[in-house]
Amino acid sequence: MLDVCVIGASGYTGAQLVELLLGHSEVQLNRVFVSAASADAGKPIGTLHGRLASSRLTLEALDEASLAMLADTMDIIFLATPHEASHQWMDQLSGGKARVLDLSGAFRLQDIQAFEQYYGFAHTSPEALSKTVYGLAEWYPQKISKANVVAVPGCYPTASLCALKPLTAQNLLDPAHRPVINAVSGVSGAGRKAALANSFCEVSLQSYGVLGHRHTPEIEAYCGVPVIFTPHLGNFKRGILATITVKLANGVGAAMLQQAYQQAYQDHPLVRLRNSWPKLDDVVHTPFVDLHFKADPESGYAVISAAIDNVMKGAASQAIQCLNLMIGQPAAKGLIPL
Ligand SMILES: NC(=O)C1=CN([C@@H]2O[C@H](COP(=O)(O)OP(=O)(O)OC[C@H]3O[C@@H](n4cnc5c(N)ncnc54)[C@H](OP(=O)(O)O)[C@@H]3O)[C@@H](O)[C@H]2O)C=CC1
Ligand SMILES: CC(=O)N[C@@H](CCC(=O)OP(=O)(O)O)C(=O)O
Repeated sequence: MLDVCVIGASGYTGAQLVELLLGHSEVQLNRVFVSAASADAGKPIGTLHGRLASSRLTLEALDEASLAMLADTMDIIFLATPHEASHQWMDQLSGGKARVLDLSGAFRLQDIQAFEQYYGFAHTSPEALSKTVYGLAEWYPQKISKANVVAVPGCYPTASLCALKPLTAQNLLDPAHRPVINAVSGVSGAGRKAALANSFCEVSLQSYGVLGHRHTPEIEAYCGVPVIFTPHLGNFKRGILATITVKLANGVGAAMLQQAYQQAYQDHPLVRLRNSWPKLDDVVHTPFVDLHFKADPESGYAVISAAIDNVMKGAASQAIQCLNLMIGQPAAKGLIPL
């Protein structure tokens, strides 16, 4: 059994990770952390997240002095913390025997200038960054299996990349036209802390981050083409629906699309090629990506739709896929019956 811990366990993605790890046969989870100043330190995790009410885990305050101890004693450390905290702690956490999976955006962009532009602070951990692997589980399994540090992708990039990569990997898109991604996310994507803009009476379907969201460079970096990405906040708790319009390269039609998606995902049970347009109810609280697409022979455009649960495939269940790859288990272990 591997010793694992979760830092940031009181948040939405952290608590989801705890739930998945408690049901995973290859690991033991005995320690869960919040920040040193947290008002939740000392509380049983089940008092914050009722679904974990039968767990005996208590949230511990993590002081900086304990980082090196965790790095030396744990096999795997999960960071479900704000970008700034992950950035600040990665050097120490990745300096011992532990392998680290970070759910934040702190180590996803290798371009540190783009990082500073989109995240608003300078990246000062080039060494940890250089050994980080991007954890898009279906696309980089070999690299993930050997990684000491994994940057688990963001929620919108997961939906967008799973939809786009079968096409960009085979050069099926017209390079003169950027893919246009419109995506709607539930409010849990903004995290658990209270904020006026995310409160019940304030949320009304609306775009945000237009032409400047930090997930734009992340999507571009890992599909290799520039995109137009527009996120929207919807008045529901969980899930992302991304609708993507692309211009196909000359001569590419429905049959080639079908072949590209089948080839990409035939050995990946968590990506489901659906016969109808995906809907959130089918994926919420699951580790699946549902995809559907249609090509228009007249215009040469195609529309692809992807649905995921932002807290699961967009964060925690994708982190479990990466864990499985790192420990030589099937990627879907602990997520679906195998
Ligand atoms: N929600 C989502 O759908 C997704 C989120 N992510 C990313 O995952 C990470 C976690 O997100 P999410 O679970 O939504 O966030 P939450 O706000 O729900 O939880 C954040 C957690 O981190 C702890 N924390 C906050 N500040 C610090 C700090 N300075 N040091 C240590 N711990 C701290 C919080 O507890 P406390 O403040 O009490 O210490 C809490 O446990 C973020 O980087 C987010 O961007 C990625 C993909 C999807
Ligand atoms: C609805 C909402 O606010 N969503 C978040 C994205 C959450 C996520 O996956 O992204 P990171 O891990 O990159 O933070 C946002 O747009 O900032």
